[in-house]
Amino acid sequence: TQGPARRTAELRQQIEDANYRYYVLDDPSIPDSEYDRLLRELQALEAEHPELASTDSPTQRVGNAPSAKFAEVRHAVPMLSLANAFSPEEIHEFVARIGKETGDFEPAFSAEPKLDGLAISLRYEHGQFVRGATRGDGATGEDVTANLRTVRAIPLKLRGKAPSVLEVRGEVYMPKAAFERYNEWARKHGEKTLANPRNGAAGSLRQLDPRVTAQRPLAFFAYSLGEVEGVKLPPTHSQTLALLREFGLPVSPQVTTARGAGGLLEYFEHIGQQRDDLPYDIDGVVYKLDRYDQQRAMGFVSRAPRWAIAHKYPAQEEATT
Ligand SMILES: Cc1ccc2cc(C(N)=O)cc(O)c2n1
Repeated sequence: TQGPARRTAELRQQIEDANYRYYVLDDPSIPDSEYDRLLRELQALEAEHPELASTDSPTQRVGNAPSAKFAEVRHAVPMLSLANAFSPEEIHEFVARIGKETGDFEPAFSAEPKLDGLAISLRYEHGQFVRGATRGDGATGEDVTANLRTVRAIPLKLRGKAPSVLEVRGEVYMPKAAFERYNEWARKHGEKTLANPRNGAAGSLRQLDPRVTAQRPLAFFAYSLGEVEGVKLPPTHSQTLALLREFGLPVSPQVTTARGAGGLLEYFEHIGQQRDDLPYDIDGVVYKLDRYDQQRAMGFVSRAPRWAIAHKYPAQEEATT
């Protein structure tokens, strides 16, 4: 048999690879039962050999010190809001404005579903997850690091050659099936049920005790960057999303590129048809001009970028649970 140090390193690698396969590649390598067995073996080994435990071990996701309140976090790069569009005409206007200012009348966009969850910012330093915060007012949010550590879709350390600083913005959400299962459990145990998945995600991240958050089935998709140091960014947003996947961050599998107003409206229809079958709630789709040089040419109005827009679906009547 091999020494405990080698065995813990091996178990950590297997567990992190299983998380990457499950959350990023959407292609699980081992069944949950095997995953749980590996985690239990690692927990036992670390209990026997405390000198081997480390904060980025998969066993260290659930802290046990509830905080009295959340510290404030100032976002070095403001978290942006999105202007909304509700009609095809507004999308034609959006693309026409871009054509006028960039000279590109069939520009390439990155398109993705707009998840109905909670916007958060993750900070990684030399590949280690060091801080997570809510969006707040876009300039200042709440430090919810301990709660975000319990979200298995959020890697505690990045894969491959990590930049010295990488801030990632994304949406924490509660998958529909997990929302139903949670309410089933809550009804059976006389706990309060959640009104909808968005409230489920927001409420779970606002828990002062991370052990409560750890019991909530949350997931995460990355969608943009904050502060970045020590990595050469590719020229387009879609290539940046591919880079985030390589770092081990989940990105929606529905993300694609589309050209011109026609391509955007086709995507809107395509996702609109799938909406009820998606495993998470969405309230629209988001289009972003793909090339960073064209984004810079367009700039911002107040805090909303002029190079992006959220195209919303009509509100769905809430199914009475
Ligand atoms: C810039 C920005 C701001 C909010 C966003 C929100 C979502 C979302 N809720 O999925 C996706 C995005 O790409 C976003 N992008």
